Amino acid sequence: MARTRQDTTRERDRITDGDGVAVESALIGDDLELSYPTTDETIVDCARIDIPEEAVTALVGPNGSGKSTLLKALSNHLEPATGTVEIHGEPLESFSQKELARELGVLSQENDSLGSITVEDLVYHGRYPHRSFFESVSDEDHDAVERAIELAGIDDLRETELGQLSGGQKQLAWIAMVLAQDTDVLLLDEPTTYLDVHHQFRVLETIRQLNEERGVTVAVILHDISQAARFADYLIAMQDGELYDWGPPEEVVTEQLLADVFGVEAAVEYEPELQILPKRALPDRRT
Ligand SMILES: Nc1ncnc2c1ncn2[C@@H]1O[C@H](COP(=O)(O)OP(=O)(O)OP(=O)(O)O)[C@@H](O)[C@H]1O
Repeated sequence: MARTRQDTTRERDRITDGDGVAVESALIGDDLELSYPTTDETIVDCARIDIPEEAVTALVGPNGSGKSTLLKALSNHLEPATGTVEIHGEPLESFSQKELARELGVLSQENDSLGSITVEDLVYHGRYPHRSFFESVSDEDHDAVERAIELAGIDDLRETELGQLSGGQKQLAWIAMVLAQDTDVLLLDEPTTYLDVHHQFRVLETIRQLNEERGVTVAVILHDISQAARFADYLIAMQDGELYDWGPPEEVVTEQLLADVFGVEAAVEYEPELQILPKRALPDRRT
């Protein structure tokens, strides 16, 4: 059984800001129990999860703690064994696929390489998943695709087929596809995986910009807890398929969390200044 900071009185609490005020949620998972069809094992079990509206929330936790599984349920890619997910107060199942694609931009870790499709085709397809690649492109379609390609920093790759891209370039193309959808909610599973330092920064900066300029709600899985703590407005920490804690980073990142969740036994072993990215190069919510 996972050790958890939650007690029974806290289990159904809403996520609160630094002043203890409950924040509005874009997505709510209620009484979720998640498993995969291939096994009866419960992978995620959580009484309540909130993704705060118009904020950036990072899901953190060790490998195998259930972050991707939870994100799959929030994005309607995994049907919960029990419980419900609501987006803006409406259950996910009340939306058609087409309607959901207008609400949610999803970057998953299960992207097929679609070998012979070009980057531009992929990004256009993300914006209009129900249209053929070969339908005529309106000015509006064209602008959204152009903007996404530029934001992801892959301007010179637009004619390249996905099968000819490196792992990082492919990841950027998928990110561009998600950004082109112009949705109000983004669910991103490890967007910085495979990316070099420059592109990690570009992607995080773009996410922050979308949040600040357009009020986009973001839930993003990040593996580096110090990066997540500096970048996100809220953290949701997972451990063994359960929520360990949630709230502003300064409340969540404690010695106890580092010990319980990440197995770091003493604060002295945790080096917050030891980062892959230079500190000044990170989009920091606190500046
Ligand atoms: N398709 C699947 N079928 C069965 N079990 C799965 C499947 N995908 C994941 N799991 C199991 O669910 C558990 C949680 O996996 P999940 O991918 O949600 O963790 P995670 O926190 O995202 O991990 P990571 O940081 O390594 O990506 C793991 O024990 C894994 O073996």
